[in-house]
Amino acid sequence: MDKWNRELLDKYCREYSVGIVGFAPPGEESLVGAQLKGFPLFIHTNLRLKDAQLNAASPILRLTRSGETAWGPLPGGDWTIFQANHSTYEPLAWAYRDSLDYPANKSPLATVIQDHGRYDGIQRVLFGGGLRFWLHKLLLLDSLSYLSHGQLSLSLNRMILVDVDDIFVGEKGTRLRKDDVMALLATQQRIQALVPGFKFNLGFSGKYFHHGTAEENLGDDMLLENVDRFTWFSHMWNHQQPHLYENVTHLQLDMALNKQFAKDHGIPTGSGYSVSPHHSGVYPVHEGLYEAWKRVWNIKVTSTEEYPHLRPARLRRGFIHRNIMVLPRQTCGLFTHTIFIERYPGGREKLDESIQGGELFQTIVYNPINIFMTHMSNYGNDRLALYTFESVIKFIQCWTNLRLSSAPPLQLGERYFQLYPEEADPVWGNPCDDQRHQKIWSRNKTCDQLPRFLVIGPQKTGTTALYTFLSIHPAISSNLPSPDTFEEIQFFNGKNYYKGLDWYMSFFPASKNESSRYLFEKSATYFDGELVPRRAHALLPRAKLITILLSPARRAYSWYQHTRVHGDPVANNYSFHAVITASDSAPKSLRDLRNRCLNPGKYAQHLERWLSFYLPQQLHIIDGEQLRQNPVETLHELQRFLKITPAFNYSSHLRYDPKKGFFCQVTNEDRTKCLGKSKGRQYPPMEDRSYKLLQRYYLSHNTALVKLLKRLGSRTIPQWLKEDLTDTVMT
Ligand SMILES: Nc1ncnc2c1ncn2[C@@H]1O[C@H](COP(=O)(O)OS(=O)(=O)O)[C@@H](OP(=O)(O)O)[C@H]1O
Repeated sequence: MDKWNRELLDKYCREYSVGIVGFAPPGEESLVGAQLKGFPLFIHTNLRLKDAQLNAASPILRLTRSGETAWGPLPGGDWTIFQANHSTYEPLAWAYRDSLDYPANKSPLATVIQDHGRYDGIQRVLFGGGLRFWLHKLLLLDSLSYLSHGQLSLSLNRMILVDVDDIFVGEKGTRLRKDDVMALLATQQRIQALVPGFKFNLGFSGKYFHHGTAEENLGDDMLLENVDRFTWFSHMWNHQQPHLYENVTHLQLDMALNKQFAKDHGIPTGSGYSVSPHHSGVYPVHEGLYEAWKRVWNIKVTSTEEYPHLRPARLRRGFIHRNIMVLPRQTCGLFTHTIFIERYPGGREKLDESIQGGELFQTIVYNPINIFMTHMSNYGNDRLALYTFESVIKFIQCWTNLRLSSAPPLQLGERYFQLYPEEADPVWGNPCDDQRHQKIWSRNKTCDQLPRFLVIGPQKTGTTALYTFLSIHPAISSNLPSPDTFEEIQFFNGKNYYKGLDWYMSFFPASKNESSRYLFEKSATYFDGELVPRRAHALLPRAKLITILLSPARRAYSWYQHTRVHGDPVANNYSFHAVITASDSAPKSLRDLRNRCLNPGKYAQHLERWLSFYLPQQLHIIDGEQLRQNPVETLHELQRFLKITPAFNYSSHLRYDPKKGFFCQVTNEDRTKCLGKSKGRQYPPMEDRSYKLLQRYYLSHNTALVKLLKRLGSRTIPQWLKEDLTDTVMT
């Protein structure tokens, strides 16, 4: 960093009490006793180190707990260590040289050092290497917390639940015997001493009860003898994946069998929690599963690894659908077939690495609420799950100050959404973008049933005319009509989104000659919907977008007239001028109307939001005046953009109707069929003062639009836009 920038940064840090976290990058050249420019601090680079320890007196330690030695070599051979010559420096972590010629009695070397700021007024924590070493990852969290004066601090509370799926399901030879169940109970008791409230959470499929060897069947019995010492949840009766049931009644019947089994065997049925085999039907959502879960089990909470995707695991999140809380579920590295340590991928060393600071350990460090998935087979044979959880919990207690506890799933769900309320709203992704999702998605559903382009509005720009004209095209189809909103589905904005993907797709039934169909959807309110671009992009990332723009002032006036005809009392009580000039102290209903009238016309602002998700090449802007005066040419341009071949010749299908004053569709009898009277309405012209006022109101937005159009490569600026801007300059 050059001197000027460096001084500016230092000044900023001193004035606002902002700390710095630094990393000494490895270099090819080895430095010995080199001074860090401008600091009484010396570094040695490219060292091999071992046996890390922490400075118990350091004020930075919060989540990290000192007192132990992390025995063994630190990963990599290019560590930097620090030697200080000033009281401002205090080591945070040490290690020893990992070299045969290095005397054993030598003092340790500082691998992480704190600068208290006594030298130049800036607090720092410097790391002698990257974050490959697990302990340094913890120290980074603590450094961030310390240097941000506690503002960037994770809570120290961690909740843990361990689900054991497939109870009763396993093949003969992989199931629990009596001694396995005794080990399960003994380990549970030991874990309870470290994690208050801990109980293994058993997910059962009753159909396979007593399907083991004679010895294993006694294991089944022993689980039931100790029914009260565990918590229980329903898996599927026959372990069938719910998305394979097209008929919800069948699904319900199978669920009811498992419930009856539970009642017959004294298994509690009120946990409100269930897990679906292979997470099928939870996400992507199979509505039948949610419905059956509610009816048979009154399920309120479930968990899955699949939302939004299995990997990366750290990005798994939760959502709420039909009042069922879906929580992220974590994998602990054990799968149904990992039952012997010799067969663990990478061997015992790999499992221990995950426990001792690796993936499993970090999962608990980073997630306040952890629901882990294991299977019955992980508790028989080598009992790898017992070893894994007891070890990781002890390791957590040894190296961290985290407070571990456990609670039933319902409580975990409530806590989760208190912590992350913003996650409650789902974001529906495209099942075909994830192979795992496709495997747990109904075979009757296909992504060909999703629209390839969207006409996004805004309202009153001619969207119905465009929709109608597109529907004449033999290769283009729109959605089925909605009973509430007619040709518009209005999915991505408003409440319909919560009805889910199955609901949306029900408007696009699969057709026989799929390949020739360009499915589209037009909902004019999408244009200015705050959440719409994000949601649309999550589901339809490759879709093309069509928008129609015309003078925002004229659009606002048309919208006002439309609202009046639809009987809006406020629009009928106030003139257009009164609406657009309503001040912020006006009654709320009037302000709301004003905003709904004016906001969609801030075109550049809304388009920028779409363009923060979609590429400019995916967006096609239609000039609303051109659509009105020359729809044939407009539609030809649109077909070129959509790359529809062969192009459909609209000239013999659209004709100007002097009576209507608009282009209309030519019927088989060579007559014209025009849009209804609500499109192309008769109303008095806008008052001049209103137009002038709106020109001024939209000036900055229209100027931004010109810039945006130029940036998008548009060679011509629409005439209405020029007029809106020119007149403003003249007045
Ligand atoms: N061919 C044709 N026929 C009828 N109307 C046409 C046509 N082309 C464009 N227009 C203009 O479309 C305006 C209605 O826009 P929308 O269909 O987008 O309105 S809505 O948002 O769906 O209510 C409508 O607005 P008003 O004139 O204010 O009624 C028309 O100006």
